[in-house]
Amino acid sequence: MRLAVAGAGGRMGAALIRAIAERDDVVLAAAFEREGADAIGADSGERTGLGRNGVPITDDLDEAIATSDGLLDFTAPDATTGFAGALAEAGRVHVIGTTGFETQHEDALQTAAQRATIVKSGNMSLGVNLLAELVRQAAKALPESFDIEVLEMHHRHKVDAPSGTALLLGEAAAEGRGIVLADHAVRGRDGQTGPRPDGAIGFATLRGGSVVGDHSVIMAGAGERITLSHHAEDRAIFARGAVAAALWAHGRPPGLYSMIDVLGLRS
Ligand SMILES: NC(=O)C1=CN([C@@H]2O[C@H](COP(=O)(O)OP(=O)(O)OC[C@H]3O[C@@H](n4cnc5c(N)ncnc54)[C@H](OP(=O)(O)O)[C@@H]3O)[C@@H](O)[C@H]2O)C=CC1
Ligand SMILES: O=C(O)C1=N[C@H](C(=O)O)C[C@H](O)C1
Repeated sequence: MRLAVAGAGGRMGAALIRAIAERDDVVLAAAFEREGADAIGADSGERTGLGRNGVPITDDLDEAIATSDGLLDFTAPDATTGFAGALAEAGRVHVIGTTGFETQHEDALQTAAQRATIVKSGNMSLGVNLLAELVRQAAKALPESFDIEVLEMHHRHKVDAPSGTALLLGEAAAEGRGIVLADHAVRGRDGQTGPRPDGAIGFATLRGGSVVGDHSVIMAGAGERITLSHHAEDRAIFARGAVAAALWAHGRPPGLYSMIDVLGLRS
C-alpha cells in the first residue's frame, strides 16, 4: 500500500515515516507539510534519522493524494478537515490521529466519510484501546456511586485539552454506564465548585516536560478505589497502529471507523 504522511516535519510525522520504513507491505509515497514550513525541501528519511529515502517533504497535498492509496494524518483539526474533503473526492483511505476537534470538525468528517474510508481515533495504540474496553466493562459493572475521573499528562508542547485519549476513555466509561458523556462531563474545576455532581465524569489535565502520554481512569467508591492506567513510552506505538489501520482500511467501503474496529477488541 502506498502511503502519504501529512505533517511530516512534526513529532508524529517523523514516527510515521519510521513506522512505514519498518514494514515491507507499505511504501512512503509522499510526505508533506504546511506551506512555508522549515522542513520543506528536506529528504524525509534524512530528517527522521533513517538515512536518505528519496522522498522529499513538499507542500503539495494534491500530488500526495494522486500518488498514494491513503493518508496518515496527525496534524491539526482545521488541516484534517481540509484534507478529508480532498480525500473523499478522490476516494482514498484517511487515517486520522489528530485530536482537539470541535463539533464543526466532527460534522465535516461525518460528511467526508460518506465517500472516504476513514479510521479515526484519539489514540492508535493497542494498549489504550484495550484499556478503553476494560473501562467500559468496569463502568458497566460498578454502581453509579463510584465516581469516575480521567487524569492525563502530556509533554509541554501539547495544544489541546483534555487529550483525545482522555475523551475516548470518558466516552468508554459513559457507554458502560449507558449515559451520554456530554451531559455528564466536568472538564475543569476551580474555586467554589460545590460538591461533585452525582454521575459526573471528571477530567483533569497535567502538562510538562517530554511525557509521551499518561492516562488513568479512577473509579472512586466509598472506602475503595480502582485505577486503570496506560503509560505511553514511545510514539512508535501510535505510528505502528496508524499503519495497521491504513492496511485494514484499504479496500473497505467508505465509512467512519475506529481503532476498536481495526483491532477487533469489542467483546
Ligand atoms: N491518535 C493518536 O494516537 C495520537 C494523536 N496525536 C495527535 O496528533 C497531532 C499532532 O501531534 P504532534 O505530532 O505531537 O504535533 P506536531 O506539532 O509535532 O506536528 C503536527 C505537524 O502538522 C503540521 N501541520 C499543521 N497544519 C498542516 C497543514 N495544513 N498541512 C500540512 N501539515 C500541517 C504542523 O506544522 P506547523 O508546526 O507548521 O503547524 C506540524 O509539523 C495532535 O493533534 C496530537 O494530539 C499525537 C500522538 C498520538
Ligand atoms: O499530543 C500528543 O502527544 C498525544 N495526543 C493524543 C491525545 O490527545 O490523546 C494521543 C497521545 O496521548 C499523545
